[in-house]
Amino acid sequence: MTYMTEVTEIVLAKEWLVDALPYEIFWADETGGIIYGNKILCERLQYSQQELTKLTIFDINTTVTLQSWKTHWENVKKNKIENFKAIHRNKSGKFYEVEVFAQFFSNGRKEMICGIMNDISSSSFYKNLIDNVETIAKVGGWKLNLQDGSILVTKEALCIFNKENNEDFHPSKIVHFFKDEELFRNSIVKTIKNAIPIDHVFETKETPSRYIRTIVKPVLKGDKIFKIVGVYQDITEQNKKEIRLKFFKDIIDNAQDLIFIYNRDGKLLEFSNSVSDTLEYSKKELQGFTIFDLDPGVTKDWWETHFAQIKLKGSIQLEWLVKKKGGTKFPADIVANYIDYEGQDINCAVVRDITNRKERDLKLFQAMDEIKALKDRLEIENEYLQEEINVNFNKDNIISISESYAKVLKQVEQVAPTSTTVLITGESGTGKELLAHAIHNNSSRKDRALIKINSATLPKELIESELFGHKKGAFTGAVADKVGKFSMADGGTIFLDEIGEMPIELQSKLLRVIQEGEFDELGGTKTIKVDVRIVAATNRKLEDMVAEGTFREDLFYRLNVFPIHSIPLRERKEDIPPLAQYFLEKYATRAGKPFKRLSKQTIEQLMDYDFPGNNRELENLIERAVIIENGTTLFPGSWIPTKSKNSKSAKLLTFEEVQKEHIVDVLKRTKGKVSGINGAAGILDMNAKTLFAKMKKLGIEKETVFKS
Ligand SMILES: Nc1ncnc2c1ncn2[C@@H]1O[C@H](COP(=O)(O)OP(=O)(O)OP(=O)(O)O)[C@@H](O)[C@H]1O
Repeated sequence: MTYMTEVTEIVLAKEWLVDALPYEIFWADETGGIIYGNKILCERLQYSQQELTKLTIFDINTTVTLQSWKTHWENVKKNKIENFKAIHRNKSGKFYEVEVFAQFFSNGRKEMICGIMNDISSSSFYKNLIDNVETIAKVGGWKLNLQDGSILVTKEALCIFNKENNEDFHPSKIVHFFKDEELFRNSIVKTIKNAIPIDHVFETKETPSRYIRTIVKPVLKGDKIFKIVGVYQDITEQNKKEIRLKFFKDIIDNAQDLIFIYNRDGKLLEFSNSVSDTLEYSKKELQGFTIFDLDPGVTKDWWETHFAQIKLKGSIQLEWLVKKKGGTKFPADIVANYIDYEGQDINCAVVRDITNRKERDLKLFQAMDEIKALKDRLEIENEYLQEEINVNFNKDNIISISESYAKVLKQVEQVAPTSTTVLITGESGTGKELLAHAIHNNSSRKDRALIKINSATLPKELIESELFGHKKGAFTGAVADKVGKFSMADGGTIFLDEIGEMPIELQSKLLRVIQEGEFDELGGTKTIKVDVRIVAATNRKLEDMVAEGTFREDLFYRLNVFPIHSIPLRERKEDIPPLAQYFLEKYATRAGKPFKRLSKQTIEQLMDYDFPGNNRELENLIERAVIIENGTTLFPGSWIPTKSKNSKSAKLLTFEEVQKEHIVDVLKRTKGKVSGINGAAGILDMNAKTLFAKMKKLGIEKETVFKS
């Protein structure tokens, strides 16, 4: 090989070497002109070698000025080598980052700078990317070499703990950041000694504290741990969210209500603990369940409509019978809420067991019915007592000075404190009811009601229901429950006025109450027990009725345990003046008139009268007189009855006696004239002959008539 060939070979070999190196290489002179660029540089800059040698450094690095190049030249010349980063621009105008090693060359004739460039844009891109990702994720990495104790730490890792030096990042120093130092220390020791990795969230000591997820792994060579790598991640935000989520999940789980989360297809996505507890399914069974598995009563169509409704309205409420695994059902209130969760239709159903409420409602309704029945009863009693109050009875209102009547009052006094049944007999108006009140008022029952029932004034068919009460619908017209008088009188006294008028069919029932103290309500199902004292009254002769078969004998004896006979007024005429005075004062006060006394004539005339209507008749007379008359003394007037007119009516007359009396009356008016004009026969609308015959038959003699 010749010298020249050898030289050429060396040059070629050098060129080949320059091109073969994985770096961009160029030579530039003092003016910045590019003398040579290798193949990689040409490719990177997208110029041919020819084009490149026509360019200057200013074309490929636009930040370089004449002045800066000059300074740079001097520096490289002085230092022989310089290392820096620069930005190059290729033919298409795209920039990229390079790391440049600039070296000064001189062969005595020519001075040059050789630049060797390493394209670092891609490596710095990944580094940047990692840095950014670390910052975004708040994750920092570190590596501890167990051999020499050196530690490598990423920027973000330093940031998380607010440190600047890697040395401060050693686990032995970082440990002081955490609340649970001991756990951290122990965990690290276990990783180093036993290769046990850590993945734990540690809370920092700061206020407010942060949560740092700490992952540490051993790096092994064979079975030797030579370094540990770790990651710290600030998960305070997530943790807060998780804690909040857990908090809500805990609330849901511990809710008494059953909470179901369904998707549109009816799939059960989530459920509270109460669902499995109440419905008696295991949690495992419920996974993958649909609404249709849970409740076969729900059809696809129903579910679709239901879902459409909640979507429209936001939420709807419904009552439902919820089925348990075993098949039993319970009533529930359901509030189904629509939720749009990340574009998915969700039905969040809150189900509340209302069994207790339903039972309570039922009890409440029953209680309300009872209260209503009691209220009705009280109203009836009240109404009744109000009427009674208006009557204003009092034993002191019994006016009498007669000795015979004193015996009657004595009997009242004797029997009153007992619970003995009393039968008061006597003509109408003699004061039987007054005596009944006196008996009640002088008994231990006086604080309870005295209930009166008059069989004579009630239609026969109503007496039973009045006495014993009835249930709604017991008979036509029984539109509501009615409390009977016996129930009202419980603990008190019942006054059975006109007992002789009691229908025979009812007498046995009455006997039962008297004997057993119990009776059956009409249409009712239960027997009612009462404690009632019975006072009966009658103006009829019950013995005769027993004989006739219209009054039960056993009832008669039951009632007649303690008979009291109320004496007619005509048999105790001495009572007329005090009674008349009493009534005068009573009605004068009521009418606002100044009557103080009765005149002597008035008293005489009243005493002369028989009072077939007894005390009541006297009372009515005086009441009328007070209305008609004026003054302070009541004189006789048109109101006063005459003996002739009324005296005979004291006793009941036979038909013949009435006829006789009437004929005599008429004859008196015609002054004994029987026939002809203004004669008695004409007035009586009879034939004169017939009248004469009648008079004869009745024993009416004209002389007798005129004598009286
Ligand atoms: N001794 C008396 N003192 C005052 N008032 C009397 C007396 N007796 C009766 N009266 C009055 O006479 C009226 C009739 O009395 P009461 O109603 O008690 O009679 P009775 O015998 O029960 O009548 P009946 O059989 O028609 O029911 C009542 O207004 C009552 O106040």
